[in-house]
Amino acid sequence: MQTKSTHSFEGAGLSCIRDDRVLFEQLAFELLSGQVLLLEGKNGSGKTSLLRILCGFREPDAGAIRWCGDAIKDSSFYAQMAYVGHLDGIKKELTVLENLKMSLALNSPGRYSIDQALSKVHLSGYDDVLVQALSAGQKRRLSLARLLITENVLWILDEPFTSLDRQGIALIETLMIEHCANGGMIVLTSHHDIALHNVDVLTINLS
Ligand SMILES: Nc1ncnc2c1ncn2[C@@H]1O[C@H](COP(=O)(O)OP(=O)(O)OP(=O)(O)O)[C@@H](O)[C@H]1O
Repeated sequence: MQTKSTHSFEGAGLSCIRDDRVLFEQLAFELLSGQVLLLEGKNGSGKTSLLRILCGFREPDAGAIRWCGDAIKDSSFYAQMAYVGHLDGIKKELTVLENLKMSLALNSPGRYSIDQALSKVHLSGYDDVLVQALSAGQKRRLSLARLLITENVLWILDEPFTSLDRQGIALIETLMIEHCANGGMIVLTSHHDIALHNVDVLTINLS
């Protein structure tokens, strides 16, 4: 597959210990533009812990993470990474539009306008609705709309399909395929099978 930019995201010798319990050790991967890294494993195996380490939110107990060859803290990693975790990261007391405008104010503009992103995630017409009035699936789709309106290369997604119906899952898969085709890369955890046609999906199983 032809990619439009060349970025690399690497982990080497990664270990994580929680309460004297080794969740994983000597873990390594190399992810390039256009690829997806899927983290699998049973409940409690350490998927979220690994994601938080990959985001730079937590230090690994051993090992190193590099963005385009540099340690993430010495690179453009934070400007080019977008994280969507369990808590959607959206403000319940603001409207849909206010939330997206806030994201845009904090980041460089991305591929889509707010209107285009709302249309993509099937939330057109919800601009003035308070987030607290949205369903769980709609909140999740709004959190993913933020990925579309801001500039980023690497999406790090913790269980992105949670609360989504079949149509919502297919929609997010389409957005992920499009992101990879445009030279993006994605790290995600998922308990669902994912269908990402023509995308190179690497897998780490922590079980
Ligand atoms: N802040 C913390 N302090 C101590 N232990 C923790 C902490 N967060 C997680 N753990 C432990 O680390 C282990 C892995 O947790 P983690 O959330 O990474 O697993 P997971 O694979 O994402 O699980 P799930 O599929 O249930 O979401 C668990 O045993 C958990 O109890």
